[in-house]
Amino acid sequence: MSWGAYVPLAEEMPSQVVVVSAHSKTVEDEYEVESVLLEAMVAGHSLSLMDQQGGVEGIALKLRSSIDTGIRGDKADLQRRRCLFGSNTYTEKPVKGFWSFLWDAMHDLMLIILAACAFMSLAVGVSTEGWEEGCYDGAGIGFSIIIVVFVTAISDYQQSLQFRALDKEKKKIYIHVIRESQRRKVCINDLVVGDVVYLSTGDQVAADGVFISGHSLIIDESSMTGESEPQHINEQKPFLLSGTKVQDGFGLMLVTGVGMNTEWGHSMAVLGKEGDDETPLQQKLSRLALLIGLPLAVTLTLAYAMRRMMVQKALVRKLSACETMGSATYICCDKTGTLTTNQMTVVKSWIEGAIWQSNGTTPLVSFMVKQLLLESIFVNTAGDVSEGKNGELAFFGTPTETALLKFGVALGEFKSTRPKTNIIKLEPFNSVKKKMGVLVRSSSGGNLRAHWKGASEIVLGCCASAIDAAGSIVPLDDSKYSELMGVIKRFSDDSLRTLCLAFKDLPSNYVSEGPIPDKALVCVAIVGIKDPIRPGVKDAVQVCYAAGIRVLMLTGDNLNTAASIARECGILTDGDVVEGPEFRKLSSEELRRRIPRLQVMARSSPSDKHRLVMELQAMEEVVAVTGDGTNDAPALHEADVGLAMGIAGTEVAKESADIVILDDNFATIVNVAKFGRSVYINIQKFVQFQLTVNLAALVLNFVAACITGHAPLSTIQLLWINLIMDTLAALALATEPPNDDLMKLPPLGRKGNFITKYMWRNIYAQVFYQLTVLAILHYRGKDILQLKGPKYMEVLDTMIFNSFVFCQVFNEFNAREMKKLNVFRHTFNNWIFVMIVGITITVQFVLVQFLGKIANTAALDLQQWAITVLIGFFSLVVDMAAKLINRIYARLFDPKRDSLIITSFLHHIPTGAYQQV
Ligand SMILES: Nc1ncnc2c1ncn2[C@@H]1O[C@H](COP(=O)(O)OP(=O)(O)OP(=O)(O)O)[C@@H](O)[C@H]1O
Ligand SMILES: [Ca+2]
Repeated sequence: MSWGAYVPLAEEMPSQVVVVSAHSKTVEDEYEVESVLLEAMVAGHSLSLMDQQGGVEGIALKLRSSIDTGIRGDKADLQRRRCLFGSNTYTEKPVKGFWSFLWDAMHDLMLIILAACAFMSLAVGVSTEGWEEGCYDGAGIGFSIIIVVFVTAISDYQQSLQFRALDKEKKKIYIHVIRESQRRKVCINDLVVGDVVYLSTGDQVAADGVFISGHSLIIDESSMTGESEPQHINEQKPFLLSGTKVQDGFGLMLVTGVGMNTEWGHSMAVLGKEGDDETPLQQKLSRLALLIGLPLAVTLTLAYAMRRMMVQKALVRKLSACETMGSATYICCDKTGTLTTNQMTVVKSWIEGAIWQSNGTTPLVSFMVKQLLLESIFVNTAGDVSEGKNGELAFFGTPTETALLKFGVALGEFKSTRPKTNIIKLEPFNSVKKKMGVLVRSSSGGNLRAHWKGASEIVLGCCASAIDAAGSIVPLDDSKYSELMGVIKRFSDDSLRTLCLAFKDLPSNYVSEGPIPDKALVCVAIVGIKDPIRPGVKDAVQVCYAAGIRVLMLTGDNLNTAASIARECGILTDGDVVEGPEFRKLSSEELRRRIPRLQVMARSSPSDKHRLVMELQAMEEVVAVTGDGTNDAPALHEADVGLAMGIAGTEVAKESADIVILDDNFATIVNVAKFGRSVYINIQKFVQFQLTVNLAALVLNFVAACITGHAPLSTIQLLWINLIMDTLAALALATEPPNDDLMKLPPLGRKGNFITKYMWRNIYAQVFYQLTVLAILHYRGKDILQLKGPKYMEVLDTMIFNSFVFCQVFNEFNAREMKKLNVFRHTFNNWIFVMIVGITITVQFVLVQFLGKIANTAALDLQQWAITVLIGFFSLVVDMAAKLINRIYARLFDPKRDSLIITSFLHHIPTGAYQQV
């Protein structure tokens, strides 16, 4: 029944449910059922309530919708529905303001201890020296605390804003609805009560509703009810809950509840879900209070990488995935949609013994075969064609389906085909069976007929005959069979995805019980579908190989098609190709023996993909998996890093993934690996810098205090160096952008040490240099520098302090490159780094020259400044020398030596072991 034709009848109205909107009281604008009642019906799974309302059709009418044509869907209509039944949005938790982050940052144990120190030194200072002179130490410490608290709070606050932005992005999910007889794509937030929604495999059920029609619709309710057994939804069990997922099949649903009026909305209100995810590296390091700035550095680095990755079209759902991706040794990649564009077109076909190419000509086929094909294409499909107001056609469904539909439209009249046939049973496509079938009765009262389509060699294997050049059905004997297998091979060698279409007429006394018959079919056509390779894929694959990351193609497609595309992408070189059925027979040992040579797995099922990932992990590999379909979800979930496609990907795939690739491009995945590596390396850079500062300061003060009873660096100076300079350095080094060289190194895998021998070499060289120079200054400085006057001690200590700080400033440059000599490369690509070095130098200048009382310094003259800066500058030379000596030594003696330097101090932090939180 169409919208316009609907006139509410008074008798139809049940007495207890009349809702009249406050501002529109005309009969026409009324809905005849209350949302409370609909809610109770769905929540209680009450079939009796549903019957009272006249079943799904009755409810649709009362909601001024129709199960055939949907709602009217104009602005006013949508507005009214939202006004009465609510909109499909959820109340969000109130934003945590900056002040609460500030409050949280103050609860750091270390800072509380410092605050106590500040208070005590203030008390002691003031009581012994009076306010004027005695407040500086305490005030200095207090000031340092304030700076650290602010930096921490700002960084946490910014990160929370970023998570909000991500959350918003995550919620941009689109689905198909029928409005005004047209199929339309809308955002799930725009759904209203009364909408008729399409559901297909992998979709999220975005509102509460009731089943209208569909086939083999199976829903995974585990996220809502905790029920792990998938639920079959049909006329007898018609209730669908928001927040659940379509596991298989497809159907139509009438929306009865949206947003906060759904079951999901209620539980959201109770839980107020929040994504608080600390990465394993963070967890490990935060326990390690040795280095104060370290947790901050990790947060900053990850947050920065996350923001930059977003710009490059990768949405990071789990922070830990950044780090892990940096150590990936394998990328298991599905073909369709990742390596290829997923824009499919039928370019070749075999019909009635002839091969047709799509160079403008449509296959000329006999009337009978054409009718058969049209019925097969337009009825045996999960897709749809609809005609817009101006006669333009819109195609819906998976790319494979739409390619076939377009082929069908080119072949002949489509509008008359569908209404004439009556679908009795339908078996939707899935990746395990790799075929789809329907059982139909034509409206002309004919017999039953089964149509099948699917993976060509599988469907052909079910055929007993085929239609020959004369248009007659001939038995599929050995020679005919090998002729058709030859056609499939020819198509797939051209990288085409092949499908076989077949049918079977059933005897007039056939009773439709049990599954749709799929034996002794008649092969009608074989089609070859082109799916062009994405530009840039080949280069990206090469980058992976250069970076020591192996790329495996796991696809549901035919062996030849897969091999041919893999060759074009540069994935298949001289390695092996295996087919799902053969793979399943291999034992674990056999498989592990074969894996190192494996490059392509064809005709794989979801469980094959999953098993391969598990075997790789058992071999200590760090595995990244990419995928778009529901069939990829198990593997995505199992992987160390799961990457789902943002455009072609189903909601189920995205939910199982750690990172969503918004542009579906393989090249973006490689970029993610690059960022992952830079995250890891940036943290290493910071650790190298910080260990140097800490070791040098500690030893300097300790040794000097033991020997002379006088520590050259005062508390405030130590705080400035250890707390503030460190925090700033964390920011400077965390924001180092990745460079292409990162992808020329082998991956870290599971085994790498966090602090490498190169880092220790650099640290030792610097600490040695700094201690030597500062010790000389401390003991012999007075004579060497010919310091005189009553204040010479203060001046000397200030010079030591200033030299020390400048050593760190130059060492911040050293930290940028662990092995290369040129530490200034690309410095100006990172303006934050430059700015922070600038700030550090300025603050140091002000401290020394003007804030002597707080910093316990004496102003230096120009010459003294020059000497101290020069001492700092020499750090660069020392770093270079250490790197050079190392190179010469390595070349002269042992190119493979690797255990000379102590490898772990902070415990080993095995990189790949950071599984998802
Ligand atoms: N709608 C469909 N109906 C019938 N058969 C189909 C349909 N879509 C795909 N096929 C067949 O199933 C095979 C692909 O199966 P599957 O879904 O496992 O792979 P995929 O996810 O599309 O590919 P990849 O794993 O490379 O991303 C195709 O080769 C094709 O022959
Ligand atoms: Ca896929």
